[in-house]
Amino acid sequence: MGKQANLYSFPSVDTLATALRSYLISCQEVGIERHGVFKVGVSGGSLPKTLAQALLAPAKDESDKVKWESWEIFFADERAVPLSHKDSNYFLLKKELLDKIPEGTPQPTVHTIDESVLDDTQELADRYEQALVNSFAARDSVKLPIFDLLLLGCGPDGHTCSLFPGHELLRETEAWVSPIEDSPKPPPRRITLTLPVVTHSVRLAFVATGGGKKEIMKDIFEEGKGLPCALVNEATGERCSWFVDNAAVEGVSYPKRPFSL
Ligand SMILES: O=C1O[C@H](COP(=O)(O)O)[C@@H](O)[C@H](O)[C@H]1O
Repeated sequence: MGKQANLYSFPSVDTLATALRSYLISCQEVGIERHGVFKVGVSGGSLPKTLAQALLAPAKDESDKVKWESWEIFFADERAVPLSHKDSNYFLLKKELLDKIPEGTPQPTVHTIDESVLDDTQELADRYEQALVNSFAARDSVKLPIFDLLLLGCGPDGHTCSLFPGHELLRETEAWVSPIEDSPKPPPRRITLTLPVVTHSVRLAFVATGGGKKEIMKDIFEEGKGLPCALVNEATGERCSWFVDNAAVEGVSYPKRPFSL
């Protein structure tokens, strides 16, 4: 039980966002304490909107402040499209969150893909991996980059990042970042953090909301079925926390915990 992923369920997205804010601030402080920065990997999809709701809310007090200047943001996955394209995860995060950080506030560092190599997804992945090497390995000499936090989404098929059910990429053990040319969800050409990188993160938070997720949540939490989200749960246990609304876990028989830090 103690080793299992934490499932936190909230009556509304508003209450979820408030709890997520506390969790993020706690992860931020641990990261800054550990190495002076907060290294976080962010997903696209429905996540950036809820993330923005959590982070753009006014701080309750000094201890609740988002220290944007210490945030180093990477993408858990990205689509091989220009950064100004509506399908770009960067574009989405910028629109929902980054553009709304109040003027005059120190800005986070954001690591985007290299748009000059969009035609070659292997090169795109290699260059993003190099950005990770520059940021993590040069400092820590680590075999894998260890994020302070990964913020993940859960697709209705159980995918996370661009790691899809049954895809050969789930068996990747060497690369930190891999290309994918046949994503079942459009657009097909993408790059993604690999499973070993995902599961080595200090902490991981999934955000899943809405009744459209309840069937896949049952599969993930009751049966696993080798789904990418379930593989992450199994590999990370209590380092992994799910922030969901009640609609997303209606009928899911898995112990929900009261949220606490
Ligand atoms: O394609 C993607 O989908 C997943 C899940 O998206 P959601 O809209 O169901 O939350 C997302 O986490 C990933 O970053 C994105 O590229």
